Amino acid sequence: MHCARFVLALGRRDLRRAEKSWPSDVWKRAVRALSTSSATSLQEAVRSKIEPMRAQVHEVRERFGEEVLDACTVNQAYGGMRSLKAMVYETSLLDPQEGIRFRGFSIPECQRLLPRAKPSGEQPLPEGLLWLLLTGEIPTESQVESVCQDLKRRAAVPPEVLRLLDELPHERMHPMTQFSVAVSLLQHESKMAEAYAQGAPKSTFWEYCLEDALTLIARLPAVAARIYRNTFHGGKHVPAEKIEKVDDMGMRLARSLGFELNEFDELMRLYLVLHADHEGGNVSAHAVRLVGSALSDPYLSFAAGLNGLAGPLHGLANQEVLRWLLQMKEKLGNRPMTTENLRELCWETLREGHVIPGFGHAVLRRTDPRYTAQREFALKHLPHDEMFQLVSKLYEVVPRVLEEQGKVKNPWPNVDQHSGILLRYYGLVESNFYTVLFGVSRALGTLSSLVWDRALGLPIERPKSVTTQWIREHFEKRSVSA
Ligand SMILES: CC(=O)SCCNC(=O)CCNC(=O)[C@H](O)C(C)(C)COP(=O)(O)OP(=O)(O)OC[C@H]1O[C@@H](n2cnc3c(N)ncnc32)[C@H](O)[C@@H]1OP(=O)(O)O
Ligand SMILES: O=C([O-])CC(=O)C(=O)O
Repeated sequence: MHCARFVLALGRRDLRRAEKSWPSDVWKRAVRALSTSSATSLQEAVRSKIEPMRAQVHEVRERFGEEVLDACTVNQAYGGMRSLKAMVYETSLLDPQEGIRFRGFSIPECQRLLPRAKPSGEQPLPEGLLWLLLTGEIPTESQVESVCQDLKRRAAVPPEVLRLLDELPHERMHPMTQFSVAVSLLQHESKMAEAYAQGAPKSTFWEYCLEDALTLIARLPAVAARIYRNTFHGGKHVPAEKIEKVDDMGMRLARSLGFELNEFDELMRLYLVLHADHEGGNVSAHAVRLVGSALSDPYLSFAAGLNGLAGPLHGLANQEVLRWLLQMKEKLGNRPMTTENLRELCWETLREGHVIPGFGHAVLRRTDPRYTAQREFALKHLPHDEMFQLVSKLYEVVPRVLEEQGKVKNPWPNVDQHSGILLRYYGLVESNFYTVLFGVSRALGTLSSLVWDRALGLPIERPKSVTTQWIREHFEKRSVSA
């Protein structure tokens, strides 16, 4: 049964190739996660998972509810709660050495296992990742097709929202601000807000949350494209007829932005998959969870996540990276891209008191596998691009500089170091826009997780805070009584 579904999901040729080359643990995990439900829609598949998952959580809480998961030191309380295990988030898990796993699958595994665009796509379809994130199962091709059709059906943005977006002061307003406004403008259609107002029982909130999540995800490519074309192309939009027939989200995003190359469609699919989720503690995911815990609907919650993503230490770093790389090229002038010259310019950034964007991470302690996946794309499609060569050379230089500086816990590059030069190569040169693309992708993970927050009935978040005086008195009292 499982194997038959696997054949369906991968195609016979891929299966044969996979059997020969895959480590057996990957093979076993893949077979275990194959879609076993005969669900023909994502909604049906999620529904079938809810009761078993509620039972699992109940059992875990019964058995281990009073165990200590972690202890919080004073330094952690002051230090952004770094590495404190204090939340549960099901859709992905980050290992400091290995990087992200989406429902247990690493990025290369997702690239192998998730269905691709027909006839010759090489990157996984984001709709397949959405199925995986929401259900924990590797979907079949026909299940992914059902998500593609569902999102396509929901993709049109209400004209009154488009009109309001057209009125924003595009030259002065950052695209991320426009994006956050756009998501808030879409909120008036929230099914979850409506159901709550009509007194729907708590046990059903997840259904409305899923409904909102799918509609919002479906509309984000058109919203992003509206912002892009308004801000950088004088409000000249791609005609709707050109988009209507497009079947998948990655290609719809590419085409709505105004890009026609198949390779760029593939880049968008990869981009949407890579940036989707990074466990629960990062600023955008945590903001979505926190705001959602007040039963704010998915639109309000996701707008909060976007506002966090727009910070330069988080998603905005991709914009900062491209600017920094271009500045570096300008400063180099006619000098060659040698280790010594690049080293000097990196130190200049540090001496000015700035961070080197695209390097370091709060959790990762090795090169981000999302960086590696983008590097592989670049090696295949743009190996001679000058900016790619600069990024490659910096891989040899920056970690050493950061190690010499002696402050950072992780000197290696993160996802944001690589994305800008790929976009720029294909003509998407407006770096102010890059974080909007990140946000379109981040909806897949954070909204999937939000659906599960409601399905599991998680309560309002409300950790206890204390003051510096409280800490002093608490520990002084303790040492006197000891
Ligand atoms: C999608 C993403 O969000 S990925 C991250 C994107 N952000 C960036 O690329 C910005 C550059 N990087 C950074 O600022 C940081 O590495 C972060 C924000 C990602 C992680 O921050 P932290 O967990 O606090 O990092 P860490 O514990 O290593 O920081 C220790 C010190 O090193 C500094 N540091 C960390 N990374 C860098 C860097 N790339 N360049 C220079 N200094 C750095 C920190 O600012 C801190 O200095 P301080 O003690 O004077 O305040
Ligand atoms: O995990 C983090 O803190 C930041 C990050 O890389 C992401 O959210 O993608």
